[in-house]
Amino acid sequence: MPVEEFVAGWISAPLPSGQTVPSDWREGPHSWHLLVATGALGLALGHPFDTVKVRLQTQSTYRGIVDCIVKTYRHESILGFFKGMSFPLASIAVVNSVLFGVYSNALLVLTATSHQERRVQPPSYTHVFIAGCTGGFLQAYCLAPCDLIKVRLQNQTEPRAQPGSRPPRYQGPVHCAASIFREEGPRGLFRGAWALTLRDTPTVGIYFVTYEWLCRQFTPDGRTPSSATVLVAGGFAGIASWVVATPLDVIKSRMQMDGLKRSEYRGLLDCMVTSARREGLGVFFRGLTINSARAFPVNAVTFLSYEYLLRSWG
Ligand SMILES: CN(C)C(=N)NCCC[C@H](N)C(=O)O
Repeated sequence: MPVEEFVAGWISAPLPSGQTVPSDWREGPHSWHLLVATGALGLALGHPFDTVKVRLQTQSTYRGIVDCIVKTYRHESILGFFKGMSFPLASIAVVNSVLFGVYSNALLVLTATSHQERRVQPPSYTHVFIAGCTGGFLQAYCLAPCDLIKVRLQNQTEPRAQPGSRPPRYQGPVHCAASIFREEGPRGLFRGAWALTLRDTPTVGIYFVTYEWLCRQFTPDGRTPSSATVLVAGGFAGIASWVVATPLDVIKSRMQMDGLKRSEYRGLLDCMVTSARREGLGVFFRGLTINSARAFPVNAVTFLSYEYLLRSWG
């Protein structure tokens, strides 16, 4: 089982938009440090968009993106946008590693071709979709506990602890994990995992099919896609997959917040029906715009660094 795909996924955690990868694909080993080091920075640049998205999906106090940004900045300063970032920062490399590693190795099982061979023997879109769904399903369980803690911390709208002010419920990611474990049991750490798995399994299939289809549209047969093609294909793959994922993303976030007080929903289906009945079908596309703005650069450079690393290893 080729492990380079897992390592490439690990390192290719989002780079900051505008990060230029060295023109020569075969830079020396120092480029690894560059990619790993900027991976965290990339996630940090995308996190404020994610925080606004999560708040729009789970809190009805905001009238829209601008209102959420203004209220968050006024009440919590710029730091409010970075709440809940530490666990995703620590886990994104593992999650991406599972995602890209399982995807590539599932394709190897389905088509008996390596990453390099697939440029001259492109796999069918059916095989790409199946391999993507496999990666999406397996990475969801790595993602679930960290995503739950992220969403719980992002939804704490109290300003930084000041003398005399009521402290927020969770003092940080570790305290949040311990509180959930104590108050909701070990299974509490997987609250919303079903919705997350249903969200990610088909949409990661769409993610990779979109990427492959766009790369093939703009690359002559048998050639490897240019950096520009990889960036554009990766960016639109991110947008296309998140457009389809958003309805279940809203339900996932609401299910994750549901354990805080008395449980409002009797399950995933009840959450969908109750949300639609109270707020209309538009509720299922809350956060789509800002998430698409985030998804393009994050996934453009994720694919660029992934392809770059695999080519570096020839
Ligand atoms: C629509 N979904 C769930 C996906 N496309 N998942 C694959 C990777 C997403 C990427 N880490 C991001 O944060 O956009």
